[in-house]
Amino acid sequence: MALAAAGRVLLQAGSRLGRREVVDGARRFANKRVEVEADEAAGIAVMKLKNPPVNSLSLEFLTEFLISLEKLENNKNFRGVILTSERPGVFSAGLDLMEMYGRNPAHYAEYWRAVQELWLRLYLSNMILVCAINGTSPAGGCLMALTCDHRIMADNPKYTIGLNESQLGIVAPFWFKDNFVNTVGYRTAEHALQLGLLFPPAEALKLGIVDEVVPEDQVHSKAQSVMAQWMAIPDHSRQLTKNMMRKAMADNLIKQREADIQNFVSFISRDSIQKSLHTYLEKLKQKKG
Ligand SMILES: CCCCCCCCC/C=C/C(=O)SCCNC(=O)CCNC(=O)[C@H](O)C(C)(C)COP(=O)(O)OP(=O)(O)OC[C@H]1O[C@@H](n2cnc3c(N)ncnc32)[C@H](O)[C@@H]1OP(=O)(O)O
Repeated sequence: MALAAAGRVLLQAGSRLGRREVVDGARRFANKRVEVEADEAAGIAVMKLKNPPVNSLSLEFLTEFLISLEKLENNKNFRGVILTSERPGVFSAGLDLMEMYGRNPAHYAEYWRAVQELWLRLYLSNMILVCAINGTSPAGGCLMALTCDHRIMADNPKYTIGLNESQLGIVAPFWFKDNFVNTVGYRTAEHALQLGLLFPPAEALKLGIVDEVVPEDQVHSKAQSVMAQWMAIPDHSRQLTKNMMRKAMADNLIKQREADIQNFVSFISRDSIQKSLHTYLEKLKQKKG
């Protein structure tokens, strides 16, 4: 119920933004920030994140992404989605720092609801989600990957993945943490979360953050072959199993969704947190110069 209502809000937001999807034959639709290659006969869609320069998860991006995902969810012919970046090198830089810096409480609340919605929709998706991580993927980018059923990362030591929030002076919320703990185990998560560690592919594989590391030029073919393997399992048994594994954790957020939003708003509005974000943004700028 809560999900459906929030979905309607996002759809309304999408039409307010006036986005018109361009339909190119039956196989391709795109809005500004998400490109979908949809092969209805095969039942598989590739969703490419396309929010330059670094695929940050801005409010506009989240809105567009959720609308695209909902389109696929509503078409029973689609059974699997491959998530990847349209720009190899960066899968996603995570939550958009500019949505959390220098804005007002109403904006923070709207943004956080959309971030929750992204996680809930992906985590509870009935479709098979395979993540083709073809670039760096910190924090919210890592979270997106963690919602997927299978993760494949490009074998490039320049790319890293992990939940680095503590390095920014912020804290990974409990549902980021739960998703991470369920993936890598308590001790690894406790250690990595406190230090805000980002891992190159080989280490991420060792810890179980990703399931496979393959040469960069094979990420997409590997994702397709993994998808074929998952598609061979009957949907009903796979979906019931997925739901059994995931429902309790998602329900935990759903039942305290409003409180989680209030927590986020008061946390992010603190002067000390805004200062930390300012310092981090300056550091990102200086890295360039
Ligand atoms: C109680 C608990 C309650 C809850 C408490 C709160 C919970 C919050 C949880 C937060 C989760 C997150 O995801 S927080 C986000 C964490 N993300 C990160 O730390 C990633 C930071 N970015 C990077 O490390 C790098 O940009 C990287 C992704 C590797 C790409 O490097 P490149 O050299 O290719 O590109 P750059 O030159 O660095 O970046 C290009 C431009 O994009 C900007 N940019 C980079 N990352 C950005 C980002 N995430 N959001 C916005 N803008 C970003 C840069 O500032 C540059 O802007 P210009 O200079 O203007 O061009």
